[in-house]
Amino acid sequence: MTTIRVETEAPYDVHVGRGILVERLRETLGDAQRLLVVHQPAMSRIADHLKDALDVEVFLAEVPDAEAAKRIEVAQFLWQIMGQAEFTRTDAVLGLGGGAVTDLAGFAAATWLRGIRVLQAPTSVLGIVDAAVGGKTGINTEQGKNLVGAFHHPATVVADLELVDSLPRNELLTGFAEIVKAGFIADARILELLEGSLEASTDPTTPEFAEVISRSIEVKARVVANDFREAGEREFLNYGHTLGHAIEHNERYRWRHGAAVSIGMVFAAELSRLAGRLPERVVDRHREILGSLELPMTYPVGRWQSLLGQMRKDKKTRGSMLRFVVLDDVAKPRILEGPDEGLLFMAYQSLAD
Ligand SMILES: NC(=O)c1ccc[n+]([C@@H]2O[C@H](COP(=O)([O-])OP(=O)(O)OC[C@H]3O[C@@H](n4cnc5c(N)ncnc54)[C@H](O)[C@@H]3O)[C@@H](O)[C@H]2O)c1
Ligand SMILES: O=C(O)C(=O)C[C@@H](O)[C@H](O)[C@H](O)COP(=O)(O)O
Ligand SMILES: [Zn+2]
Repeated sequence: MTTIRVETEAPYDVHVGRGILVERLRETLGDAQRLLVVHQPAMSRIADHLKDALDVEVFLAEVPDAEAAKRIEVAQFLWQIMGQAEFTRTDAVLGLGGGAVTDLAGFAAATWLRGIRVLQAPTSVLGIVDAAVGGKTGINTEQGKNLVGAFHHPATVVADLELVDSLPRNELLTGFAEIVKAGFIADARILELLEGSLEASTDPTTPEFAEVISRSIEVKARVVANDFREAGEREFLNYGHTLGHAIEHNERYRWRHGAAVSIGMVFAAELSRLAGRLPERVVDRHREILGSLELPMTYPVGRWQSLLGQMRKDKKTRGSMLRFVVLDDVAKPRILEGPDEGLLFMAYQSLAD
């Protein structure tokens, strides 16, 4: 088992290993009497097992799959269960599933009684390396992605790789978009591993996979420890997300987050190049790595105006000034403020298929 400590004002551990779920949850639950297990349909067998395996009263909440879970109606369903079961401030919530569930469970915990503990058990690659770590929780609204939420530290993160065995290959690969992001913004070794041994790096049984996972968690842990509430460097974790979130909204949340972020990173890299910051070879490197992971990198030109409108709702926007995470080089992220609309459109045109 590997353990990575997240040194925030309320420090916690991220455990990654096989067969570790029950023991690690027990360790963290302490004096909790009740636990709400929020899970995706794919995790119903494991959720059932937790009912017998844990020494607390377990309430199960199966929620709709993927982004359909990140809605106010589903949060309300969770509040209702906690209200009926009289959850107190010593009780806890567990997010068991991909990033959509860890975001929702975290949000329910952050808002119930103004904040009870959340334990996160991510079961997708994306959830393990990114969503379950760092305490950003939230849901979507009609107007956009993650527009409502709270910062709320998890009490622990337990990534049991036995649960990841059932993750379909295409879901595993979309999770790699956030690993590539961690590589480009902070850790060139991740990119080298993907370039040098893609097959091994994406095979959950290998040391290469273990290394890209733990390096990505370490990037996230370092950044959120320095800037939990996103007053500065945490914005760099949003590389590729300004356009990515707009695409997710445009696709009515039927796309996977990682797929949209992949296109968003190519856009951000092209914007960095056009702004005179990033050498062309680093932009090419984006396309080579994301292409090798079978991630999308193109989008229809005709959608520009609606995407631009959507990007204005991004949380990095200040007043009417759009702000983008760009790169000066690998591991040298910067914020580009208020770029000219012509420049943005040129970057977008390079995504045409
Ligand atoms: N809070 C954060 O910091 C943060 C960071 C990155 C992403 N996110 C959010 O995370 C979400 C994306 O996460 P995701 O890609 O995990 O999507 P997801 O939660 O929708 O999971 C993707 C699919 O994989 C299935 N799945 C998950 N684990 C499985 C398993 N072990 N076996 C079989 N099927 C399994 C799910 O049921 C779903 O169908 C987005 O909503 C995104 O906004 C949040
Ligand atoms: O943890 C962060 O900070 C991130 O930006 C990580 C992103 O990968 C993640 O998708 C996050 O949910 C985006 O947050 P948002 O603030 O842009 O909604
Ligand atoms: Zn993301």
